[in-house]
Amino acid sequence: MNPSEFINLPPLLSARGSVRLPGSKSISNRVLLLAALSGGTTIVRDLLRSDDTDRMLEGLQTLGVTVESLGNNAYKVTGCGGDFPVKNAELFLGNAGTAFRPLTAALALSGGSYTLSGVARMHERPIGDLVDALRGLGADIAYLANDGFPPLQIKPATLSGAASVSVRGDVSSQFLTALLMALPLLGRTVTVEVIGELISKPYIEITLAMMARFGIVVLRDGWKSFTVAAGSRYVAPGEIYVEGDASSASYFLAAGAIGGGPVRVEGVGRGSIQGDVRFAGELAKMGAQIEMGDNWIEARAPVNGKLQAIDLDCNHIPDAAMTLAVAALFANGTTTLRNIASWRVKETDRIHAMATELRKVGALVEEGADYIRITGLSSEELGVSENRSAASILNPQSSILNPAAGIDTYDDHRMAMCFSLAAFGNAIRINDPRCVAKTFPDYFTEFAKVTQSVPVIAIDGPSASGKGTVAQRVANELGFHYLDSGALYRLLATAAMRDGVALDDEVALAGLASRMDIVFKGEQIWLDGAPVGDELRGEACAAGASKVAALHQVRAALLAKQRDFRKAPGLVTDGRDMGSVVFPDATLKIFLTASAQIRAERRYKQLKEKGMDAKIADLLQDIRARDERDTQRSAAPLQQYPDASLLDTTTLDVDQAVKFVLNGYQCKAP
Ligand SMILES: Nc1ncnc2c1ncn2[C@@H]1O[C@H](COP(=O)(O)OP(=O)(O)O)[C@@H](O)[C@H]1O
Ligand SMILES: Nc1ccn([C@@H]2O[C@H](COP(=O)(O)OP(=O)(O)O)[C@@H](O)[C@H]2O)c(=O)n1
Repeated sequence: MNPSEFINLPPLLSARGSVRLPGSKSISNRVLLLAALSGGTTIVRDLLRSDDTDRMLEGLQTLGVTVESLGNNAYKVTGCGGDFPVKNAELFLGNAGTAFRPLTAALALSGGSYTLSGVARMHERPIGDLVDALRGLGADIAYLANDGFPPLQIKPATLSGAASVSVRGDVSSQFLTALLMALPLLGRTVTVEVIGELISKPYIEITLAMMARFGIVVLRDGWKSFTVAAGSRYVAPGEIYVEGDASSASYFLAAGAIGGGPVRVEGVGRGSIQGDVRFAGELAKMGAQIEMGDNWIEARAPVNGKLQAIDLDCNHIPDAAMTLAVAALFANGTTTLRNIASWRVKETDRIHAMATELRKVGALVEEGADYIRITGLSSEELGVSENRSAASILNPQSSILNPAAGIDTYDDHRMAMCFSLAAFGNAIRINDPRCVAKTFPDYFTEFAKVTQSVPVIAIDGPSASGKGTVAQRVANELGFHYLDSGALYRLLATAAMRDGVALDDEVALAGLASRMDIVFKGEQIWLDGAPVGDELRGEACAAGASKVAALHQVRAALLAKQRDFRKAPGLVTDGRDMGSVVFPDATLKIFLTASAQIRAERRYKQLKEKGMDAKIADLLQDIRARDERDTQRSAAPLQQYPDASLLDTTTLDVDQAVKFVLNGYQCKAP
C-alpha cells in the first residue's frame, strides 16, 4: 500500500451500462478451504483473485494442499481430507479475516504446530471469542502478543471430546463460521451454542450453503444452536462456480440509482445465496427502481429523480450498508443506519472512518456506538427543481472538500469503493485507491466504464482566433457553463498591478492567485468584491497575463479554480492548455487558430467596437510576441496536441466555426 498515491475522479453526470462482477470474496475463501478439507478434487470456477483470496491460496499451499491454476479464474484443488500434509508452518494472512479465522479453527483441530500472523490491523482485530471456543474443545492456542488478538501460536493438542461448545455471536459472525467449518474434522457430534444476538446472519447462511455443497448438513435450532453430526465428512462436489460478489454489486447499483441508470450487475440475482443481494431492496426503499433476474440486478434513479432518506436496521447487510451511507449524501432528509456495531472491528473502525470522510464532502453526520446518521444536501436547500436528476442534488459548490486533501481510505477497500459515488456531487480525490485490491482489483476501471463524467469541450488556440466567441456560442447552444480561462490570468495581472506585485515574482503571484476572489456574473466579472472594467480586455493586460502565465506556481495555483467550473450539465472552456493540462479527459478538444494577420484585424475591429484605440500593426506585433511567449514557455505551452481537432478559421465565419464544434461534440458526446 502506498498512501501517497491517489486517484482523481472527475465530477460524474450519469451512470449507465453493465458490469460482470468479480467472484464473491466470502464464497471464494470458504470454497477454497472446504475444497482443501475434502477428500477428492474440486474444480473451482470464477474464483475471485484479490489480496484476501491470495492469502488463503498461499496459506493452503504452505500447508501442502495442491492448488493448480487452470486459467480464466478456474483452479483445481486437491483436497487432503482434513489432514494437512505440512505439520509445521508459519502463515502470514495479511488483513484477510475470511482466511485468518477459518484457518485458525481448522488448524487448531488438525494436530500440527502453526503460527498465524497478519498486518498490524489484523493484530488489532479481536479473535478471543473464537480462541475461547476452540480451547473449550481442548485446542492449544497461545497469543504471541496481546491477549485476545493475533498473532497466534497453535500446538498439537489432545482434544477434549466435549459434546458442545459456545461462541459469542455478537462481535463477528466469522467466529461461528470458522467453528462450523472446522467441526467435521472432529468426526463426532458437536453442538455450537451461540451466545448473544448473532450479527451478520446472512454470512452464516453462506457458510451453511457452502458446507451443504460439500456434503455436510448442519442441524440447527434457529440462530441459537448448530449441530454437526458424527460421521460428517467433506466430499468434493467435483465442480463449483463462485457467485459474483453481492457486496461489490452495491456500488454499481447505487451508481444507477444516483446517476440515472440503468446500471446492471451480472453474477448475482434472485438465485443468490449472499445476504448482500438484499441491498437492492433497501435501495428500492430509498426510491430506486430495481429489477432482478436469476443472475442479474438492475438499478435506475427514482421516478421523480430524488432518493429519499431511510431509517434501517442493517444487521442483514453489514458490508453493503456502507454504500447506503454514501448514497445518503444524495437523498432528501436524514438517513439512519442502525445495528452496525460490527463496522468498528472491520478493516478499520468503519463508523468513525465513514463519519470523518462524509463530513469532508459536506454531510452532517452523527456517529453512535452502533449507528450512523447522515444528512446529505437536500434539493430544497439548494433550490433544485423537481425534475432534475438525483445527481444534481448535491450542489458542487456546497462541497467543502478540499480536493488537494482528498478522501482517506484507511486501508479499507470498501471505503475507497463507496466514496467513488461521491463524485456524482463533485470531482473527488481518493487516497490510496489500490486498497481495493483486497476484493476488487479492477474496481476503478469498471466504475469508469459505467459512469459518464460531466462533459468538457476544450478550445485552445492563439490570441484573437475566435476561441471565446465560439466557446460562448457553443455553451449557449448546449446549455453548458462557460469558462474563459484567460480571464483568470488577466485578473491576476490586474490584481498584481493593483497591489504593486512584480510580474516575475512567482511566489507572491502564486499566493495572490490562490487568494483571488473571482465571481463571473454574465458578462460582468468581479475581483475581490469590485467589478472589473474594460481594462481587462486591453492588450496591456493581455501582455501582463501572458507574463504571469509562464510561471509554474501561478499555473498550479489556478488549476483547481479552473476545474471547479466543471459542473453538470457540462462545460465549454477556452484558453491555451484546457485540453492538455486542465481537462486532459475533455470529451472534445479543439485547436482553434487563424493567420496572425486575420487575428490582428479581428482584434482591431473588436477593440474599436468597444471604443478602445488601436493600430493593426501594433496589434500584429503584440499578437506575434504573445504567440511566441505562449508557445515557447516551459509551463503548459500552447501547442496543437494530437488528440485535438484543428479548426482554422482564417476563411471561416463564426457560424461555421460554431457548427464545426457542435458537430464534433455530437460525434463524441456520451
Ligand atoms: N471565425 C471567425 N471569423 C471572423 N471573426 C471571428 C471569427 N471568430 C471570432 N471572430 C471575431 O474575432 C474577434 C476575436 O475573437 P475572440 O473570441 O475574442 O478570440 P480569442 O478568445 O481567441 O482571443 C471577435 O470580435 C470575434 O467576433
Ligand atoms: N489557459 C490559458 C489561458 C490564457 N493564458 C495566458 O493568458 C493570456 C491571455 O489569455 P486570453 O485567452 O485572455 O487572451 P486572448 O486569446 O483572448 O487574446 C494568454 O496570452 C496566455 O499567455 C494561458 O496561459 N493559459
